[in-house]
Amino acid sequence: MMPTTSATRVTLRAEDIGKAFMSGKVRTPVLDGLSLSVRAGELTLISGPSGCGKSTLLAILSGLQRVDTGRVFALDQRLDDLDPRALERFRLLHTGFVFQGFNLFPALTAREQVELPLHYLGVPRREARERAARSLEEVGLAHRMALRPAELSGGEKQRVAIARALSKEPALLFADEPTSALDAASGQIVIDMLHRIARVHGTTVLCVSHDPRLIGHADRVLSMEDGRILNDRRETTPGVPTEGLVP
Ligand SMILES: Nc1ncnc2c1ncn2[C@@H]1O[C@H](COP(=O)(O)OP(=O)(O)OP(=O)(O)O)[C@@H](O)[C@H]1O
Repeated sequence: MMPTTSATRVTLRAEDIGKAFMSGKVRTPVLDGLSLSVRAGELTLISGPSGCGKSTLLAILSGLQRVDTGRVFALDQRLDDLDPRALERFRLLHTGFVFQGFNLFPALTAREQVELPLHYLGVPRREARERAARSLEEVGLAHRMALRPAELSGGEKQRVAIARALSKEPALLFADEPTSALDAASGQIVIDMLHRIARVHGTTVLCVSHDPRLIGHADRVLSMEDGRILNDRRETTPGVPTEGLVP
C-alpha cells in the first residue's frame, strides 16, 4: 500500500518506463525499464554523467514528454494516458519548473516575472501582486523586486525563477541543472533554498544535476547511468532550518 502521511507520501511514480529517440532510422534508447518513487517534503536529486537520461526522466515525470512504454503517475493521476490538454492543465495547476538558463523575460521586472504565471492561473491582479511579493521575500529578494534580469546576478536570477515557481504553490517542483550556470556560493544558496522549500511547504522537489557538489544537500540521491538507476541512497546531513528561506 502507498504511504499517505504528508512526510512520506509518494507523489511521483514511474513503473517500468522506456523511452527512445529516433534520428532518421537510428533509434537511441535513453530509458530502459526504469522504475522509481519520489516522496513529498523531500529534495530528491538525480545525479549521473552527461547523456545518461536525467533530463529525459525529469521531462517524463513532469508531463513534458511521453513515455514509449510503462506508466507514470503524479499526485495519483496517471499521466501517460492523459490527452494533451489535460496534461497541460495538470502542469499549469500542479507543477513548477526551474531551469539552468533561468528563462526570464528581459523586459519584465522580478515582480512581473513572478506575477505572470499567476495571471495565467486566473489569480486577480492585486492578489497576484501580493503573492509575487511574498514569494520574492521568501527567496530573499524583497529589495530587488523592481529590477530587470540585466540588473541581477546569476544567483539572483535563479532565485527569481524559484520565486516564480513557488508563487503558484505547486505540489511538484522540478529543477533541471539549476546550479550549473552559477558559481559555487550562489549554487549552494539555490540548492539549499530548494531543500528548504521541500521542508517548509511539503513540496516534492525533484532536481537533476551532474554537479557532485549538490549531493550532500539533498535528502535522497538517485544515481543514474545509461538510462537506469544504479543506486538509491538517503543522505544523513543535519536538517535544514525551516524557519525562513532567506539564507
Ligand atoms: N529530443 C531528442 N531527440 C533526440 N535525442 C535526444 C533528445 N533528447 C535527448 N536525446 C538524447 O538522449 C540522451 C539522454 O539525454 P538527456 O538530456 O536526458 O541526458 P542528461 O543525463 O540529462 O544529460 P546532460 O547532463 O548532458 O543534460 C542523449 O544521448 C541525448 O542526445
